[in-house]
Amino acid sequence: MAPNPRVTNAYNAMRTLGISDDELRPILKRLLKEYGNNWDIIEEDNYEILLDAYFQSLEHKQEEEDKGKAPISNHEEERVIPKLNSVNGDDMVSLTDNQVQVLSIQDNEIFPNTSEMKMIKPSPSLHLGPVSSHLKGPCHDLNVNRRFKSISALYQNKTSSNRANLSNMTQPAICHDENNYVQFLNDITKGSEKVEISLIDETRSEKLPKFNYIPNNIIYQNANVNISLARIAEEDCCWDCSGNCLSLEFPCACAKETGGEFAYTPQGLLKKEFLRLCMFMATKPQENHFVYCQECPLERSRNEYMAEECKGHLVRKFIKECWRKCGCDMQCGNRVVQRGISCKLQVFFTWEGKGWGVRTLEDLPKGCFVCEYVGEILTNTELYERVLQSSNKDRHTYPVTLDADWGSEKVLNDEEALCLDATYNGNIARFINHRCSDANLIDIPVEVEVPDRHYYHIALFTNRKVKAYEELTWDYGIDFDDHEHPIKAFQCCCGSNLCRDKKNRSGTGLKANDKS
Ligand SMILES: C[S@@+](CC[C@H](N)C(=O)[O-])C[C@H]1O[C@@H](n2cnc3c(N)ncnc32)[C@H](O)[C@@H]1O
Repeated sequence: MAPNPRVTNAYNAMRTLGISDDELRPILKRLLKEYGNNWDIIEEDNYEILLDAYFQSLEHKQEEEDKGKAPISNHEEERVIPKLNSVNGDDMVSLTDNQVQVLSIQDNEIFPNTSEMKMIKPSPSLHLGPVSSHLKGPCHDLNVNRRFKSISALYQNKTSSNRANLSNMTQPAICHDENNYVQFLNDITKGSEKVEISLIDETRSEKLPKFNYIPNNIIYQNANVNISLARIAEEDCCWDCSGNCLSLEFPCACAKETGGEFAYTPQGLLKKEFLRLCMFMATKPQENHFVYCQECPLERSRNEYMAEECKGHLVRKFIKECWRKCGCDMQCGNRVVQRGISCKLQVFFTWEGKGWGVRTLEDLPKGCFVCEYVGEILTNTELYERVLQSSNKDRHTYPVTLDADWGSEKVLNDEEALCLDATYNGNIARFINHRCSDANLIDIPVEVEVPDRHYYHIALFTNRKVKAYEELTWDYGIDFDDHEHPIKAFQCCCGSNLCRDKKNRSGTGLKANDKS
């Protein structure tokens, strides 16, 4: 008889949290009996009842032992308790290898509310996941149980707004041996964002990424970003508005850029039509969606003396948010990107050879703002020099060229031809991996402080519904056939049927969806 898929799903979900089948079986049996085989109750809130019963059994066992009674030797009462070693990361903004040191646990340590880095080392006898046999951990400390529970809570993300179904989780179960550590950071942003962003490495032993977390773009040196109120004309802002511009009968001046309608819905999502247009322009750019510079700054930065002809720049749809000269308040519905990240995100180490990646810990609707691509603002010449000087050892984040309006200028000075590089200084977006053509995020330029198109923000929005625990990806727009590009393209392992990297195309029988 085929196994009941609901049983399989429950086992899979618990394995991902490191709970073995043997531990789970008696608990699940008991609950099914208690609830008259009502699976809906057991599956509710990501198996909350099941998890609670599991942790209760651990605590019960602890109490029994504390009382000096012999442990009850049935399967339900025996347990697996991970032995934890904490690692102190004093300066979490800069994450470097030499900050990693393994310390012993203090009983009064509180795990989830600190910004520390934790290394979770399973006990030598601990095996997590499907290969697990039934084993007793040597450490029966309740604090340890609580910490383990915290990790599970993080995975499970038990909030009323999150009804993520763990049965949809696709990542492999956690499996460790004696020398294997699960690295865990509570908050890579070190409190600089409204939300905490955790980092977890369920694979073996990746070193922590070396970078400095910055929540907003920062000028590296020569970039000319001219932020001044005087440059914003009165007719380009809504100085006479108040409260929320989205509740006005007629959209204010700030909707001019998007054709007289705001780009956002009252729920803070991108309007379907606007998103559809952006996606269309990104995936099927027609010839008339390109502009060509007379003297292209990008080509000039590559070869100052014999610059090649401009290859063309995509004309993009912009969002213009209300800005500081406007009379509305910060909660105005036309201020989404500038309010910052509000989704629950996590950095994790991917299993497919892409390095670190980002996943959402909650279901995200279509058109939802995820994060901005934040980095150092460099001139293209500075970037070019930086790339030439950098060693190949660094896993370079892919720099973003801010070239929205180059073609409309006669000659753009070097200090106005800008790009963003998040390799050394960046935010969560620096961990988002590339996926050819069918990525779940789209990048949209957003004007926030300045009316010109040399400097603007790059905001990443979902282009479809995204399930909790799905990896977030965006299409960097790499031309894998451009061997002249100053940044050598990586070998793409995006896994998409539409992968444009020729090396991965053979055998699939599918043609890459060429962007040009
Ligand atoms: C913006 S970073 C993304 C974060 C990166 N994975 C890390 O570990 O820091 C871009 C780099 O990630 C890797 N990467 C991103 N997408 C990839 C893909 N589809 N296939 C292979 N490597 C990828 C490449 O090394 C690339 O230079």
